[in-house]
Amino acid sequence: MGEAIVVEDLVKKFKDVTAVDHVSFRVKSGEIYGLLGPNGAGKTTTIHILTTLLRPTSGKALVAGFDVVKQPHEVRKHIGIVFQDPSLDNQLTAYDNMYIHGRLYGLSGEELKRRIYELLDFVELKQYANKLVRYFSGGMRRRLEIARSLLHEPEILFLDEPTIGLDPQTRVKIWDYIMAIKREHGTTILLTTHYMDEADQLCERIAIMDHGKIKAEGPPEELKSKLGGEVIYLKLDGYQAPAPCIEADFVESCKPVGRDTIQLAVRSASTALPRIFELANVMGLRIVEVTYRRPTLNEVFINLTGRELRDSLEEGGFRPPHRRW
Ligand SMILES: Nc1ncnc2c1ncn2[C@@H]1O[C@H](COP(=O)(O)OP(=O)(O)OP(=O)(O)O)[C@@H](O)[C@H]1O
Repeated sequence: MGEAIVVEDLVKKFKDVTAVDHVSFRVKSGEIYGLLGPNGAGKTTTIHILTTLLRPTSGKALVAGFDVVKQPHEVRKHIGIVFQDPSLDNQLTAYDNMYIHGRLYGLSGEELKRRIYELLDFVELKQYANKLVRYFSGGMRRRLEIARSLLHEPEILFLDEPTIGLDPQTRVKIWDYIMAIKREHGTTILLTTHYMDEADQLCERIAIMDHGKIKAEGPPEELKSKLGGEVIYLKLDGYQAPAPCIEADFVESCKPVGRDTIQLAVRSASTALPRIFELANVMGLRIVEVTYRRPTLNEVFINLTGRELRDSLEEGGFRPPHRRW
């Protein structure tokens, strides 16, 4: 299987901010690959470099075999993009939004008309073809943008936060379309997301990004299983730095989380807990709360960064003005 995207040691600096910090990854043809991380992790900047909207400070990226800096026109012919911010013309109908995009890509006549209706049908918007986009809900707009991005049958599709701001039902529908695009057309899909469930459900492999760096990469199941069978959280009373860690042969990893909690990865929580209580007792730790569960990608993120992905979302980041091409 060939490689659709090759990223090697990519760096993007904005004055004193390093948005993308020596990032390398490879996406196989026909794969759904996700960049998962909180706001400001560098996901959008990476996608903007790969779609030729931004020039990297250093490093190299090939998309469909073409260099994003030296061959931007070739790259653009082979890709489709759905941006995080809507880029539809509200004053036009769904059909006309598609039509203009198709003309820009050199499609015309009956062929263009057939593709437009086929794709509107695919995203279940055929009956709204002649309605003005300004009356569309957020979910309908996103579906239309996905349909539009597929008009010229791109080999590689870039989706920047494809379900951001959508209700749970619409999100699941968008996931179905994304899986169908891969299944029916063999399209390679690179998406960014800060939703763990999205990365988990959709992506065959993910890269976890934080502060411009890739912290871990692999299939979601593999990343979770590296943590062991279950993770235990112990909330401690009177916790003082340095964080106390419980070390034993049955503890696969032990990390502080936030101000007063430690996270332990174990094979089985029910067999480990009595022994953990004994060890905590010997160490003089007072446990005030215990929770445990099977690892999710949130646990993987905590293990890598010591913070919750959810909390990290609050940190926010500078959002550059919306750009089109
Ligand atoms: N044009 C710019 N000028 C200055 N700083 C920028 C610019 N674009 C991005 N940044 C900074 O680069 C870092 C990465 O931002 P980026 O938008 O790539 O993150 P992200 O993971 O995609 O998050 P989000 O989903 O919120 O866009 C942030 O610190 C951001 O403030």
